[in-house]
Amino acid sequence: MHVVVNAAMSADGKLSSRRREQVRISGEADFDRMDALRAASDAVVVGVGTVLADDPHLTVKDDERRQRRLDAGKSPSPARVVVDSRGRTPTDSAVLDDAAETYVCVTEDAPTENVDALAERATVVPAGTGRVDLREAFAALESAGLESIMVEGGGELIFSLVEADLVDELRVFVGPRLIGGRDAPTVADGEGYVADFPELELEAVERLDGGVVLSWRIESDAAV
Ligand SMILES: NC(=O)C1=CN([C@@H]2O[C@H](COP(=O)(O)OP(=O)(O)OC[C@H]3O[C@@H](n4cnc5c(N)ncnc54)[C@H](OP(=O)(O)O)[C@@H]3O)[C@@H](O)[C@H]2O)C=CC1
Ligand SMILES: Nc1nc(O)c(N)c(N[C@@H]2O[C@H](COP(=O)(O)O)[C@@H](O)[C@H]2O)n1
Repeated sequence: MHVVVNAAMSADGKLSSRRREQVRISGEADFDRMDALRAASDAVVVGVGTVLADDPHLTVKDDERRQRRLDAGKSPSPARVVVDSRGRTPTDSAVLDDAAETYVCVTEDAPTENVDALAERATVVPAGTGRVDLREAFAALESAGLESIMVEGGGELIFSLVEADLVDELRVFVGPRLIGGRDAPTVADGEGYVADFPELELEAVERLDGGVVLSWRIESDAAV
């Protein structure tokens, strides 16, 4: 399995404002780069915080890319995955429509009524208790044939994935605006580190949309 995190942040490192509503940070070219990465992936992953805040669709937007996937015997868009301990994903969410296959990773103690409602529209993957056990969930996704994984956010999920040693690459578009706010989400939220900070190796720098795309490799100790 290969896991790439792709996100867009302001020049001061925020994914969104303190209201946690979707903020357009990328320009046309960066959204197109993101679409190409989606098209090259087997699955696109988000946390339930992002579903509740943004109601994303997570599909490939470009017709030619969708056609190329079809020509290769794939679905037009990759699978969508929501990490959602208690099954809070609303049943009318865009990720649960029939435009692509969807997996919802929940915990074994998620409320039955939520799990049953989700199971009508998605494949439910139970993993762990309390909070989704990401290593167990990603191993289940790999067993389902999902090898090439793109993670779009948000900051809580990204931090946990790095902490679980599941991330191979981090690609961040740094856009030309400031958002500010001590409570605004960043690329890596969660508890944060106080020591043994994960080391990143800079692989590429590209100017785009008045900002820059930074591509980092993360040293990973464990394989799924
Ligand atoms: N600019 C960009 O590129 C992007 C920006 N965003 C922005 O990010 C914000 C949302 O991010 P955020 O609030 O951090 O939410 P996330 O999307 O990261 O979802 C976090 C939630 O996932 C659930 N979860 C389940 N298991 C785990 C686990 N093991 N580790 C971490 N989370 C787990 C938790 O909820 P529970 O316990 O209930 O399961 C948690 O609160 C929005 O403002 C959105 O607009 C999002 C994506 C891209
Ligand atoms: N890469 C990127 N740049 C931004 O400026 C953004 N606001 C986001 N947000 C994420 O984009 C996804 C939207 O998906 P759909 O267009 O609905 O398919 C979703 O993951 C947002 O959180 N990303």
